[in-house]
Amino acid sequence: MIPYRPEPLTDFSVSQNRESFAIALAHVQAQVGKTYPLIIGGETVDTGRYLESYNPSAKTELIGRVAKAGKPEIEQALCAAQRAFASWSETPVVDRAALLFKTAAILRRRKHEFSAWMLLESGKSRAEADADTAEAIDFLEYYGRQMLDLSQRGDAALTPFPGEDNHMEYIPLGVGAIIPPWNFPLAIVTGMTVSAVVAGNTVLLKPASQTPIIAYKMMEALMEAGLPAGVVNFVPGDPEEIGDFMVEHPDIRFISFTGSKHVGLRMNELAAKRIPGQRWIKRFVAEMGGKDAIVVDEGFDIDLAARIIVQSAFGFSGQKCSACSRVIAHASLYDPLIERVAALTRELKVGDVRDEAHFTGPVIDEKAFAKVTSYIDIGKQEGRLVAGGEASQERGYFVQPTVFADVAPTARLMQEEIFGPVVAFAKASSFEEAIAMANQTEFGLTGSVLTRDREHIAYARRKFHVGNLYFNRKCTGAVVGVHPFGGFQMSGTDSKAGGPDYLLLFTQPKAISELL
Ligand SMILES: NC(=O)c1ccc[n+]([C@@H]2O[C@H](COP(=O)([O-])OP(=O)(O)OC[C@H]3O[C@@H](n4cnc5c(N)ncnc54)[C@H](O)[C@@H]3O)[C@@H](O)[C@H]2O)c1
Ligand SMILES: N[C@@H](CCC=O)C(=O)O
Repeated sequence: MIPYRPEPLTDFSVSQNRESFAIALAHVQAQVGKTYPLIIGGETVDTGRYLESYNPSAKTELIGRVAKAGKPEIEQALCAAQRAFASWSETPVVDRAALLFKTAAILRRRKHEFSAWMLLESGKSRAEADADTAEAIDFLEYYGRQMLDLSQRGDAALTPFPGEDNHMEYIPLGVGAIIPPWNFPLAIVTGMTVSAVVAGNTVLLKPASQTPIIAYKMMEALMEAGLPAGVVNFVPGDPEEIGDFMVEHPDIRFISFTGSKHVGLRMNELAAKRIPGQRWIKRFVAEMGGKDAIVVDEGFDIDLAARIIVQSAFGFSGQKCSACSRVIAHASLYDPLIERVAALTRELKVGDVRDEAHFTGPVIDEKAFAKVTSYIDIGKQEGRLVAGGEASQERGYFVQPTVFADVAPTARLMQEEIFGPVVAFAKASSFEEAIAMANQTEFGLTGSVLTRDREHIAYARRKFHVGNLYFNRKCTGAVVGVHPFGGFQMSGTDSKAGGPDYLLLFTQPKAISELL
């Protein structure tokens, strides 16, 4: 077994790579508009009711339709998952890990094809989609190896005791619900699904309604790699119709959720309630929103800081839980920094991501467009607009990257997750004040500190309360196995996706002792 190494990203400055991508995009473009079934117990199911998925860059272009699961299909899927659990939970760990390695090989071979689906269905640029596919491959390679390690870890940790043969095994939990967001439509869907599955669980996967086709493509890859029937049951549907039903169901043993604070908190409450017939306390794993800050210290290079901010705030139109939505800058460089960020922001080209010139694509849908533009209106009251501010949904859901200055740390723009290309600036008179302002949020996901002062680095390491703290780099782009990812406070349940403890969340340790 070769050690885990993150998948390299594609260099799109190489013309051959651009050509290969163009071929994949043409291939995918020729397949849009198809209808996809549910997959329950390895069988396809067409319910005759469909979710439609449209291209956010060109809102009338249908990417595909997926069958909608209702409560009867959720019941069927639960039965299929329970049946499959009996054998999958006892399948040797090496075989479970092999399923992940084979799936990784399939994704790697068809990398540009998966990325092209994301470009069309989620509005990711080539580079963002490529990073998403690479991360999906990383999750498969990493969790496969992590499970092999975990299967040895229990015994190795025990203290030998004379006259006894002692073991500790990490056994699976049961049937889980996997509820991912749309913004990493391949990486997060894959990571959340296979982490639970490699640990021996079986699952119901309800993909986000905005990106069900790419989730179906992942299912195809898993099936091609030999996924046994019933181990992953693909049940897209309307969250209002089946969401509570899945979460409250007494046969669900755990819920793995990634999404907004609002939905996560509600789910947490529902999951905590014991339902008649339920024989366990449900495990709830949640990765939620962020209100991530970059702190810029006195004396830091202004141009470099501005580039880091623009990349962190506007990559994928700011639709990352890790995106920078607050900048807290030292008073000594506050004005020139804003000027430089505004200038770089105005250079960004916004439009349909099929055109390589467009760094910034659309926001995901009409609801997101309405939300982001309403925050731009709020920003005009709470701060000074210095770049962007315009938006159009004539063809796709396009919002100009937008910068506000002079926003109070307690303002809505500084407190609420916008999840779009909007960044707000506040001024601090000292480094300590800047860190205090950065912590002035209910979230605690990512944060960056740009400073050359070693004492300030040490101070921020102690005081800046975020799950992912970065120095002198952007606050997005965690790499699986390198930067285990997940936040504190209202950003989730303190779990770390792509980290060495993550699989423990989907297992229960069993201690076994035999008197010799
Ligand atoms: N911390 C992280 O690692 C991380 C990663 C990606 C995204 N996010 C967060 O996700 C959010 C964006 O994603 P989103 O818009 O898809 O979030 P969302 O909360 O609207 O939806 C997330 C998932 O929950 C489902 N859902 C919604 N209501 C439900 C209900 N009542 N019952 C069951 N399921 C329900 C959705 O269909 C989707 O599958 C942002 O807040 C972002 O910060 C966090
Ligand atoms: N892991 C990603 C963010 C995932 C949430 O949207 C990053 O580090 O940028």
